[in-house]
Amino acid sequence: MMKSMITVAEASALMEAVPLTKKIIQVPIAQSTGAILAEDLFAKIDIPAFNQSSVDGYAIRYDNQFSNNAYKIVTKIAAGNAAQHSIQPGESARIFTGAPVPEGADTIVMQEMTRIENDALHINYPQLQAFENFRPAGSEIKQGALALPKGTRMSPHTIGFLAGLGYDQVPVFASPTVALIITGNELQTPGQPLQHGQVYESSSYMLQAGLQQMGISHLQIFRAKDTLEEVTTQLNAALHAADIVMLTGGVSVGDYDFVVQAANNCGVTPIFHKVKQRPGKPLYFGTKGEKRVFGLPGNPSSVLTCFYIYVWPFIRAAQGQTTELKRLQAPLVNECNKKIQLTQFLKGTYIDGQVTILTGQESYRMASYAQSNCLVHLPETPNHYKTNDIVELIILPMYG
Ligand SMILES: Nc1nc2c(c(=O)[nH]1)N[C@H]1C(S)=C(S)[C@@H](COP(=O)(O)OP(=O)(O)OC[C@H]3O[C@@H](n4cnc5c(N)ncnc54)[C@H](O)[C@@H]3O)O[C@H]1N2
Ligand code: MOO
Repeated sequence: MMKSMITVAEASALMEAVPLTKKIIQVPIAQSTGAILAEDLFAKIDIPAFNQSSVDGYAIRYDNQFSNNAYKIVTKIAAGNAAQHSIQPGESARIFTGAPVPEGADTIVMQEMTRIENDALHINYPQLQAFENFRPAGSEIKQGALALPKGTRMSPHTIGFLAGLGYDQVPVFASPTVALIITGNELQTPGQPLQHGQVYESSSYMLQAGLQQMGISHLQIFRAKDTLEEVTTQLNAALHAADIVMLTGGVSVGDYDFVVQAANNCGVTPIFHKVKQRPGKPLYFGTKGEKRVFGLPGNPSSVLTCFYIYVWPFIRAAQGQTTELKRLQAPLVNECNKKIQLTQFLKGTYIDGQVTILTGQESYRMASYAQSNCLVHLPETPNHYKTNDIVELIILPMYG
């Protein structure tokens, strides 16, 4: 049965109880940044794959050092040289950085420490140690060893490591597909002239940007006027198109709010409608088979806060991450008299270890959101918060 006026914790738990099934896909390694490895990955080869010189110089056998201070130079080996070379005692090979060390050699002397006389190599470096400038095969990682465990977040450095092991693709948890339905008769596209009574449609841009921060750049956007027929038609189409459908607006109790009814028409099972919170009290959540439907209350601040608090962790879980946005405790700079019996998420700024609650908290206001870097999370119970009282903050993704 659909629940109503539940707590934030209950709403989060009801969503967590119906996670999306995690899917594993192979992606080209260069496009894997931010994704989570879905399997343990093992070294396909030794790194280095051969004994390698780390400098430009001469390869010798250390045992022979100075016993014969005029080494015959028998060959020249550049990086990428495929031929197998070897040297005998008393011989040396001209060698370059990254090149394979010849059989019989174990030490490379930098060319700055040498001189050539009568075509022979002389070493001016009594401190030379055995194995100097010599990178043994497999010294970084041996073939078959664990390179990176399942759960690793892909980044430029993990990509560099795995590409060096020969991986061109990696198995990662797929991001869910997402569709948006923007509802509202009053909405006008930014860039177009605004008639009396119209507002610029901002939520689709905001949500696209938020999803992009989660690595989701492709989403389908549907638009619906405030009629039951249109919202139902668009919701049916969106449910076919994506794993997650987010609707904005039309989720409250007015004569033109059709989201809950349209969801029923489309066979969506309602899980809850209305949460004891501000902003975002009319939040709706439902399921249809493997699909999940979020009805985000239309005021732009409510849309964005519900996205961060509910949709963000839900998508992160499907992507193989359990991370909510980062939370921490900090002292308040300003007082706050919280009178309402609702959880509040207030736009704030967290600077130098202290948090300020910004003015302009109503859910139609975006100017304060535009200045904020965190949300201050005040629990349901009314309270008079004084300066220096410790409160919980939720750091917004750009700043986390
Ligand atoms: N009688 C009651 N009225 C309202 C209640 C209530 O409990 N009882 N709750 C209020 C709360 S809280 C919210 S939040 C809103 C949510 O209403 P809806 O989800 O039905 O949203 P709309 O009415 O469609 O829009 C609200 C507001 O936001 C503007 N909007 C909508 N979409 C966009 C968009 N894409 N870009 C920019 N602005 C948008 C819209 O023009 C409205 O001004 O209900 C309260 N009412
Ligand atoms: O959820 Mo409403 O956001 O408080 O205006």
